[in-house]
Parts: sequence; C-alpha cells; structure tokens
Amino acid sequence: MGHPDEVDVIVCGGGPAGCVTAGRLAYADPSLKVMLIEGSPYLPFYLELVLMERQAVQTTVMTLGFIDNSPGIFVKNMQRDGVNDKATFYVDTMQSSYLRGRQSIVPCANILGMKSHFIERDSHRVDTLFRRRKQMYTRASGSDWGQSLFNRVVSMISDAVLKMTSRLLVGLPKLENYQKPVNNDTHGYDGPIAISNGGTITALAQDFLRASDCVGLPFSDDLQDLDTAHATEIWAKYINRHTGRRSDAATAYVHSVMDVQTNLYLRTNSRVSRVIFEGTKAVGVAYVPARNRAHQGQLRETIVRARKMVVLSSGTLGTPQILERSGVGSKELLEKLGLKVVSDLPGVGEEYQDHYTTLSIYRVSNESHTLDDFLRGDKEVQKEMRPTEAELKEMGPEFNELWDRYFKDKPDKPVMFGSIVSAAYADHSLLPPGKYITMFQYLADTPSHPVISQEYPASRGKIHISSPDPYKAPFFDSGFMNNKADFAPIRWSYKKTREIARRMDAFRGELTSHHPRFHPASPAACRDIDIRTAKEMLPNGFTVGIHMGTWHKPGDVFNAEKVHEDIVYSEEDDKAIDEWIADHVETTWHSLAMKPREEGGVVDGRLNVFGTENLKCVDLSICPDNLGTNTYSSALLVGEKGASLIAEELGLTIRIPHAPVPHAPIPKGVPATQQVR
Ligand SMILES: Cc1cc2nc3c(=O)[nH]c(=O)nc-3n(C[C@H](O)[C@H](O)[C@H](O)COP(=O)(O)OP(=O)(O)OC[C@H]3O[C@@H](n4cnc5c(N)ncnc54)[C@H](O)[C@@H]3O)c2cc1C
Repeated sequence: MGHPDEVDVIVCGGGPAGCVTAGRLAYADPSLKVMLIEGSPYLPFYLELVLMERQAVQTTVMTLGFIDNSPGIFVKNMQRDGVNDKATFYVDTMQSSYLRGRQSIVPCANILGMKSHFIERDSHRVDTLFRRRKQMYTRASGSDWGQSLFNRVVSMISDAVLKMTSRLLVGLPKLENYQKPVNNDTHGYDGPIAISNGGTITALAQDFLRASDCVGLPFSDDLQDLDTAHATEIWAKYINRHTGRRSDAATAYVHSVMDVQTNLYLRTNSRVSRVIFEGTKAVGVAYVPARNRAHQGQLRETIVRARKMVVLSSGTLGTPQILERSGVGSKELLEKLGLKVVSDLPGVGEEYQDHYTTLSIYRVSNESHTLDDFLRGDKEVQKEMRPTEAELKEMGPEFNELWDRYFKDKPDKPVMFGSIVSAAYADHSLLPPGKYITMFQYLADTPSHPVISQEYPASRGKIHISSPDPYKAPFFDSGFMNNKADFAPIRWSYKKTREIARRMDAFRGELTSHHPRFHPASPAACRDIDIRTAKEMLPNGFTVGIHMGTWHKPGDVFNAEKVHEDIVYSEEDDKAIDEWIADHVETTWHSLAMKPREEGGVVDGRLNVFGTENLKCVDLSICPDNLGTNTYSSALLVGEKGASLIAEELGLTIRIPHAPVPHAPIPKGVPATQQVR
C-alpha cells in the first residue's frame, strides 16, 4: 500500500524521542494517521538476535564514579566512506584555539530508533567484536529533572504519574521494564524498554569495583535511583535478559505498533528539508531523498500535508537546521540566506552542549582472570567520594564557581562519570601486543567510564545552516572546552581513575602513548609494562627488556602486598594533563541545546515553537541545560512527554501498556507489553 500524501501528525526524525512520539500516538488511536520520516535507510535489525555473549569487559558505574564497560564496537560504524555511513558527521567548521588548533568531530546517529541501534544492532552485523557492545543505560539525577529549567519536561511527563513521589514525576517507570535487582521503588516493570545487567560480570569488573573502593568510591546496587551519586555499580544495558535481545525504541515503540495496526507510516531514506507553513501555521513538510543523486543536483522535494501537527524530532543537531530552513531562527541569518522569516528566534542552534570524554589506557596482566569480591559502601563513604575541600581548592576558581552553581547543594549530581572498558579503546594496529583496559573520563554526565567524561560542562557550541539547500553542510562549532572550568574536573578524573587502575590486581603498567606527556623525571611520569609480564608475553624473545631503560620506563613487577600511595602532581604535571585533554577530548554523543524563551529560547512549556502553530519540537534539542547521564533514556523520556502533551491536545489517551514488543517474553502472571508474538 502506498503512503498517503496527507496524514494527521508528521514526526520528523526517528531517533528515540521520535519513535516514542510516533508509536505512542499511533497506538492511542488506530484512526489517527501518523507518519514518521527518517533520514536513514530501513534496517529491520529488530528481527535479529543480539546474543548475550560473555562480555570482554563489564560494567561498573560510578556517579562521580566510573563504569567498566565493553567499549569500542561503534567505532567501526563510525567509518566514513560516503556511501554506507551509519552516522552523520558534524565537523567543527573552524579550528579551535581551546583544543590547540584541533577540529573536533561529532558523529550523530543515522539509524531508525537512535544512536543505540547504531551501536549495537548494526555493529553486530559487521563484526563479532561489535556484537559485544551494549548500549549503556543511565538516568539523569533527580535534581536535573527538578531544576526549573526542566520543569516543563517533568510537568509534561508527570500526568500519568502525578500521584507518585516527586522522583517518579520523571516518568521513567512508564518506559522501563527494569530487570536488574534493586532495593527501591523508582523503577517500572511493564514498559516497552527492557533494561538489565546484560551478561556476565567479569573478573576485571570486580577488580575495578574493588580498586574503586580503595580510592573512596563505594559500590551501589542502583545508581539509577535518581538520588545516589558518587558510587560504583554494574552498568545497566538496553538488553532484555530473558531473550538476550537488544531493547531499542524502534522495536519497542514503532515496529510493535506497525505489527498490529495500519495507521503508522514509516518513511525512511528521506531527509526532511523544511516545514511548510500557511502564515505561521505548520501544515506539512517537504522532504528529499537522503542522498543527493538527482540530475544536476536538483532538489526533488516530496510534500506531505499534516492535518493536525508537525513534530520535529531530528535531534540536537538536526532539528535546528530544519527550523532554520523553514524560516524559524535568527532573522539576520535567515535574511542573509534569502529565507522568508516565519518566526524570529535567535536561540535556534545556539547553546549546543555535549558530554566530554578522554581515555587513558592501562596494561593488565596476561591472564587477567583475578576475581575479587564486590566492595560496598555506605552513605558516609559516598560523601567522601566527592572532592575534598583541598581538592576543590586545587581545581581553581573557575571550577569552584561551577561547583557552587551545580553540585554543592545537590549531592545526587555526579561531577564526572568514569568507566572501564576491558580492552584498549584504540586502533590495535598501532598498539604493542598485550592486554589492556581503558578508563573513560566523562565530563557533564557523571563520572562513569574510566573514560572520564564531564557531566555538566560549562562550554557551549552552536550549529547553523550555511544554505537553504538541505544537502549543504552547516556551520558547526562544537564549543568543546571553550570554558576553562571544564578542564579541572577532567583533570581530576584522570587522576582518580589512574589511582583506581593502579590498585587493580590486573594492573601491569600504563600505555604511555595514551597518557599525558609528563616530564620523564616527574614522579607522575607514566610507567609501561613490567619485565615479568613482558617476558610472559614473549618467552622465547631475545629482545624483551633490552630497551626498557631507554625506550620506555618499565613499571614495578606486580606485588599483591604493595600498599599504594597517591601520585603527587606538580603544576607542570597539571599543565601536561590539560594539554592532553585539549588534544584528545572527544564527544560522548550527548548533544543538547536550546534555551527557554525568556533567555531567547525556542519552545514553550508544551514544546510549541514560539511564533508558530501546530509545530512542536520533541527531542533532546529542547533541553536548556545539561543532564548528568547517558542521554538515551532522557530522549525516551522527552518522547513520552511529547506524546502525552500531543495526545492531550488531540483529545486522545495514551494506552498503557504499549503494544506488545516483538520477541519479548511472556511475563509470569502479568499480562503486559513483554509478551511473545
Ligand atoms: C555512537 C553513539 C553512542 C551512544 N551511546 C549511548 C549510550 O551508550 N547510552 C546512552 O544513553 N546514550 C548514548 N548515545 C546518545 C543517545 O543515543 C542520544 O542522546 C539520543 O539518541 C538522542 O535522541 P534524539 O531523539 O534527541 O535524537 P537522535 O537520536 O539524534 O535522532 C534524530 C534522528 O533524526 C534523523 N534525522 C536528522 N535530521 C533529519 C532530517 N532532516 N530528516 C529526517 N531525519 C533526520 C537522524 O537520522 C536520527 O535518526 C550515543 C550516541 C551515539 C551517536
């Protein structure tokens, strides 16, 4: 059956927020015609089994803490050949002085259901290694949702759960089928999205948890209770533990409805070019083929009309471009590009935020099978996880200002997120032989990967179209690290994760090429593999150890009795870390943007675009401030909220439970969404 050229609601962009919005609305009323238009190809990966393999690495999260997770799978999907690209790559248009002249790249999902498919399903087709990748589930802190900036989101999601506690106002239970054992009542068990530990918890994960406790990060059995921060846990994943299948928005919200109803039209390979207005009322959209292959590059637009509503869900970097091409944005820019102004909103495309990450790589023992007990902490210990007064002082005035604003009175907010990956997250063709772990440092979420990333970065970027042509690359400034305050927490997290790595039983040195370049005489200088481990690796080799004193600095042979002392860093060492951050900091693909109206924002409390009618934005681009989390769950949540707002306006009631999710198991005794079909 062909697709109609007129429907009731058009949802532009099939990321998690768009899938939830389209699926919920279509399921609410089988007579409501809903069209979901997505730029990527149709990939029915939901039919495939995602094996619950033993993971090379396991996951331990800590809020201010760290996560041990299986990394890297998505890297292959990041390859750019211009034909099979599974991501849209946004490259800084200008060199950044904050990154010592570097231009950063932010890949965005280009797959129905989100970036998570992208990581998991897609990847397991391509490479068995990738199959091990799990998308990580984290929720934002309670205070993120409690902020006035987020009240609009909270208030919209809360209708179905208004009677619940304020923590539950977030509405997360509505979407969750939580399969981790927890001791609190903040989770949901009948939603379409399955969440579990996902697989085997490895020795390295245990090692990491134990070592984390040694540096003051206690174990928690649920960091996702909206309160707990500064602890470690086994990182939850979007995997149904009963089936071993990946749980994603397209399967859970869209394919589930398309299996049982005929009113949800999915149009893939189609890039929304612009919204069509009659005056200021949105009445449809124009879209073009996802690739520009038309004769002489002509624009081959197809028009679909929307009787009731147009919803933009093309993500933080996609939605602002559609708005601007449609005449919604800064008057000055639009007029310069010859576009008719529908609504003068200078906030469109401004205030882009992300979560920043760096990675440091460590050597681990050749066997790497050490097993240690989990170490659990109490509330007092959690408090100790936060930076001490002395540490805060050391972080400098810029970060202290940030600390006072964001963290001081909000103990549920993580400063950094750290995690561990049980492999080198790097190009293995460039690495010496051996086994590795990678520590992530995230800024702006919560400390969770030994990749440390910053959860609440102060830096801001922007994205704007450079032409009305939907195929032309936009002007993009990631803004990475353009606020000095963002350096201190990453620096701090690097040190913290390093102390953890050194205390792990598996630790066998640092991969010096993937650490800051400290002065060789500094006590902070990195030390590589020890001679015993090197000899184990090449027992018949003639050269092992010969160059160690000249080519690099070997580490100490592992000694289980060793009592560790923290490394003391000089000012010069801190400078080396900051330069390393500038050279290596990357996106964690958590793009967030736009401001509230009174500050030059774009949408009102019901997600209507100011100065227009029948046009809403429902994706993470609406978030006026950052969230301390991996953002997929928040995108789902915004989708839930958007769907319930629209349903209310159209006089519909969202049906709960949602349509049965394909391939989900029958829950015992509870007729619900998770039944087999
Ligand atoms: C590689 C990677 C790994 C990630 N890992 C995690 C993780 O482990 N855990 C986690 O919580 N989060 C993770 N994220 C972040 C998370 O996936 C995003 O925050 C989330 O997908 C944002 O949802 P959204 O609906 O706002 O937008 P998006 O997911 O960006 O969806 C927008 C959709 O719109 C489409 N689109 C864009 N422009 C147009 C157009 N003009 N016309 C039609 N369609 C268009 C895009 O193809 C895309 O499908 C990851 C992201 C990436 C890229």
